[in-house]
Amino acid sequence: MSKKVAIIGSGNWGSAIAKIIGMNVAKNTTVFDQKAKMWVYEEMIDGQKLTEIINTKHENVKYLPGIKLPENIVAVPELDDVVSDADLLVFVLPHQFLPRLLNGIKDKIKKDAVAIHLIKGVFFIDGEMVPISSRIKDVLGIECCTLMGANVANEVAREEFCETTIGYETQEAGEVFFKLFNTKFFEVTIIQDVTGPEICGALKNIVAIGSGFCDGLGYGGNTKAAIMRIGLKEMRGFAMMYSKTVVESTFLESCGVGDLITTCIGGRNRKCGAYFAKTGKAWEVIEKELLNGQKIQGVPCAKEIYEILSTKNLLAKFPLFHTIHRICVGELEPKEIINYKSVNN
Ligand SMILES: NC(=O)C1=CN([C@@H]2O[C@H](COP(=O)(O)OP(=O)(O)OC[C@H]3O[C@@H](n4cnc5c(N)ncnc54)[C@H](O)[C@@H]3O)[C@@H](O)[C@H]2O)C=CC1
Ligand SMILES: O=C(CO)COP(=O)(O)O
Repeated sequence: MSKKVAIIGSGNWGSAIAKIIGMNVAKNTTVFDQKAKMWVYEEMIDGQKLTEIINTKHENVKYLPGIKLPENIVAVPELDDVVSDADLLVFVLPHQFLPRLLNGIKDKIKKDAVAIHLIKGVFFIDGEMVPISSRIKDVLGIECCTLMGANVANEVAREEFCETTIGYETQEAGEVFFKLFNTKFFEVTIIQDVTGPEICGALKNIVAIGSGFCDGLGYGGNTKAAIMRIGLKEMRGFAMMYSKTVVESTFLESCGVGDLITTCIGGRNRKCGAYFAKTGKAWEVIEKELLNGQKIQGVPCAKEIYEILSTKNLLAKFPLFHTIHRICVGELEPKEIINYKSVNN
């Protein structure tokens, strides 16, 4: 029986990954149902429903303009219709919208469904960090893998060569998701580590904000390289501290150093960090002015990580994360990023 795929999210990355899924399910109808539904948080664009535009123009004119989506990707505004018969659930939406959505579908999904999430963030619940996969497993009671990597959506959508990492719990799930996502230009590596990739994917957004500060202040490559290196060290330290299942090699995969590099060179967090350093504008204003409805994930993640570390009295072990958060909330000037070792003492 071919597997039905549900894509839960249709933003910049959601739409780009939908393109890959549409291409792959059409080529592999023995494994997958050749139509994939994509849940769209409905909105009006110039008086027309976004779902209608996507289903007629086959383009997400707001979140991925200029990219044709395969015609077997069907935009659906009703979430229950998307998930109720799905065998594979692909979660790809800004992390702040996930909790409410999960509660809404927990009694609507197939109990033998398997999930994968592409969401770069973490939750801070009852004084503990909760990775996205754990949240999905806890609420839905199903296995959850992750896909994390050096994947700036617009470049992926243009089919520019890149790599990505799928972290799996069971080999079977890893292999199915390899078939769903792997293409010549989107080269998938599967590893048996979910926590490591998803923590890297979340934390690299904090470092990207910091690398944006460097750009906004006109610092050169050496300074930015230092911030990236220290950021990678703190990403590794946090992941290894949080979970014994994280393996060293994870940080050398696309989900680790690869994602950090691409995000600190060409990501949205970097771009917004640079604008913040230059203008000092509020993050909501920056998001509106630069991202046209897309969401900055590094600023809320910096806050969540700060809360986790301060609760556990571990801030001193992660001075760069601490400094970037304090700059984000206006306690420090952006130029203090190079004084991260001393500025919090
Ligand atoms: N854009 C990129 O280049 C990449 C993004 N990611 C990650 O993928 C995840 C999803 O990001 P994107 O698809 O880029 O989203 P996005 O940043 O384009 O956010 C816009 C999306 O949020 C939805 N939205 C707005 N308000 C909502 C609400 N109240 N409830 C539910 N949905 C709402 C919009 O409908 C739209 O689909 C994030 O965690 C991001 O960090 C990962 C790799 C690349
Ligand atoms: O995760 C990404 C690249 O892998 C995209 O990062 P931004 O959200 O900073 O654009």
